[in-house]
Amino acid sequence: MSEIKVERLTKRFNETAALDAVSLDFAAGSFTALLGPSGCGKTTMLRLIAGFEAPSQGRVLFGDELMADPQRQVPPEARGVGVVFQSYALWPHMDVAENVAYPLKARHVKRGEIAGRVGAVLDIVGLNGFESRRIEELSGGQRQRVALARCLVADAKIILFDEPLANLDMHLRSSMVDAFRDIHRRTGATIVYVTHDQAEALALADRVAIMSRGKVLQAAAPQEVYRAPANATVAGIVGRGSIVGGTVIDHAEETATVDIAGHRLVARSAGTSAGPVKILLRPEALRISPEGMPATVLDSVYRGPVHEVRLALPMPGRGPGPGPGQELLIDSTEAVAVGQSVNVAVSDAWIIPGA
Ligand SMILES: Nc1ncnc2c1ncn2[C@@H]1O[C@H](COP(=O)(O)OP(=O)(O)OP(=O)(O)O)[C@@H](O)[C@H]1O
Repeated sequence: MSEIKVERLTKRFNETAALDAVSLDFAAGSFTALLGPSGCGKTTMLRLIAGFEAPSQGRVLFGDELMADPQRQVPPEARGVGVVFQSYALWPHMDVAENVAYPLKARHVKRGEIAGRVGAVLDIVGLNGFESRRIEELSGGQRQRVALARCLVADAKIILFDEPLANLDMHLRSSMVDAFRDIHRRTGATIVYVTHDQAEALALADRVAIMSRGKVLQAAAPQEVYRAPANATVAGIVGRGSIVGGTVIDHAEETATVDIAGHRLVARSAGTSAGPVKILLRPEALRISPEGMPATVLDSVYRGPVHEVRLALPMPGRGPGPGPGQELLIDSTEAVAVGQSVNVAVSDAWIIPGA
C-alpha cells in the first residue's frame, strides 16, 4: 500500500507554480530522494506532505486518509510525521538527552520509558555516552545526529528530511550517509529525502525523483535514472556525461545502430527510434583504445585517479580535428596531450527518448 500519495498537487506562490500538478506514490517503507536544482520545488513538496503549506490544487493522502486538499488540512502535529531540517533546531539550553526526550515529554510518556527510548535512539545515531553534553559542546555532525535522534524517538512511520547534511563537511557527510541507510533499515519508515546532491541521492535512496520547474520528470531506481534518463534534462541533472547528436541507421526493440560523426555503434534505446537522435555517453563507458571513434584531445584535467579529458569529434564531411563540433568527456587513466588524435571505444550508449 502507498503510505503517501500526492495527486495532481499544485502549489502557487503568487503567479509561479512552485509545484505543478505532481502525482507521485510513496510505497510503505520506501526511501525516495527528491533531487533537482535550486528552486525546482523539492522543499515545497516536503512542506505540503508535512502540512506546513496548504495545496493550491490537488491532494495529499496518507494511506486512504485525506491529509490535505485546498479546503481542508490536517495540522502538522496531527499527521504523525517526523521532520529533520538542515538547521538542527535544537534547544541550546537543554543537554542531548533532554533534547531527544522532548517529543516524548510533550506527549506525557512515562519517565522510565523515556530513558529507555532515548538510550535506544542515541545508540542508533552513535551518540551513546553523550547524554549530558550541552548542544554547544557538539560538532555540526553530532548536532545533526541529535536532531535525527529526536526525530527517531517519536517512532514516526513517515520521516521527511530536508537537506539534512547540507551544513556538514564531506567526510561527515559520508559517515552520515551510512547512518541514514542504517536508520532506514532499522525503522522501516517511509522516508522522503530532499537533496540537490546527486551522489547522496543515488547512494541513499531506493528511488530517485528528478524534479525541474515544479514537475517530477522521472521517478525510478537510482541505476535507472543514471543509465536510462527519461529526457535530456534528467540526463543533465544526474551524473556527468556528454550528449551528442547521431542518426539511427537500424533499430531493434531495445537497441539501435547509430552513426555518430561517421562512426557506427550500438546504443540502448527505450523503444524504436529513427532519424536524428541525441545520445548519452557516460565517461566510464568510453575508453581510449587503438580502435573506435576518432577524436582529438581538446583539454585534460587531472582529477585524482583519472584524467578528465574533453575530446572533439570530427565534423561530418570535414575529417578529424578541433572545430565547433561535438564534444565527449572521458575519464582516462593515462595522460594525453592537447591536440593528440585518439580513438575512443564505446561500451555503453543510451538514446535519450524524445530528444
Ligand atoms: N513562501 C514562499 N513565497 C513565495 N515563493 C516561494 C515560497 N516558498 C518557495 N517559493 C518559490 O517556489 C519555488 C520552489 O521553491 P522550493 O523551496 O520548493 O525549491 P527547492 O527545490 O527546495 O530549492 P532549494 O534547493 O534552493 O531549497 C522557488 O521559485 C521559490 O522561490
